[in-house]
Amino acid sequence: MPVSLTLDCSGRRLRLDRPRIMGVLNVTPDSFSDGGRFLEPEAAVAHARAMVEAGADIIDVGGESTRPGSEPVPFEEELRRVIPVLTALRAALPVPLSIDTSKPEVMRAAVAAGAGLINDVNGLRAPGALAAAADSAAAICVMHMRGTPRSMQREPRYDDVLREVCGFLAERASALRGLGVPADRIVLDPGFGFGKTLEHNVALFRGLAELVSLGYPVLVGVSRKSMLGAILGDRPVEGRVTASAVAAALAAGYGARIVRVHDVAATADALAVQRALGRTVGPPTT
Ligand SMILES: Nc1nc2ncc(COP(=O)(O)OP(=O)(O)O)nc2c(=O)[nH]1
Repeated sequence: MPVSLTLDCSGRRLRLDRPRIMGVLNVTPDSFSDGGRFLEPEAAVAHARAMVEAGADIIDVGGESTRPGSEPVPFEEELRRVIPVLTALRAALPVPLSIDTSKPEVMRAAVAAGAGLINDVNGLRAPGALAAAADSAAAICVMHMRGTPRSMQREPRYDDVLREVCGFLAERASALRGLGVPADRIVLDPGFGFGKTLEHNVALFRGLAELVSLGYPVLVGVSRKSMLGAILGDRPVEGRVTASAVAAALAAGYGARIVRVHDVAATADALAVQRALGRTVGPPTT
């Protein structure tokens, strides 16, 4: 099935004729790489504006860290963090907004506050999440995670990680389509670092073309993650900017249509070079 040329974000259409940049805006005290920096709405809006000016095509607002070992945040607290920021961003910025949440209550409130994309790292597995996403007009990014953030990195095992992740995502896409969600609202994400060893992450990354072949836009989020630190010989988070930009360009070369990143300017440069010099991936055909 050909990949859709645009993503319908609650009526606002994001063109996918070239790889797009999703800028990460964590309004949390404890995100693994930027926790606490953008908790106040004013700081969050300023950072989002800077990311858009640097080339971000969509801003992903998250109110709950999903780093390995993290504890869930009550939905009331998550709402308190994200709704004021979404409301301010909707008034201030011209780009679609994404809500990074697994809770149906937060999905519904965030879409009402202006989010045009629901980004669920839990693959819509929470009770009510599939219905909440399908009932909205928002685009939906479904991500694969093995287990929960609290325990997912404790010896994750697969018989064939690529086949199992693609199978899960294909089933989720089919479930959404069965509820009447059109293809141009669905994005798939293999979930790098979410219940995967370095070897699993490498196999998934090198196998991205197989996920792309399912026919839905693929989102890749490896920005600043420990897999990059491991490749660089246990490099700390602050030293992973170049690696994150390179990985974004490589993902685009495998056919990813959205890259979720913290360092937007570096990524924009890397994607520009990839477009100019990299192997061209067949353009979307619809
Ligand atoms: N679709 C998608 N969403 C994601 N949300 C959070 C993180 C984790 O990164 P970050 O938000 O920077 O950290 P934390 O979860 O600690 O806030 N990674 C992904 C990802 O790979 N794909």
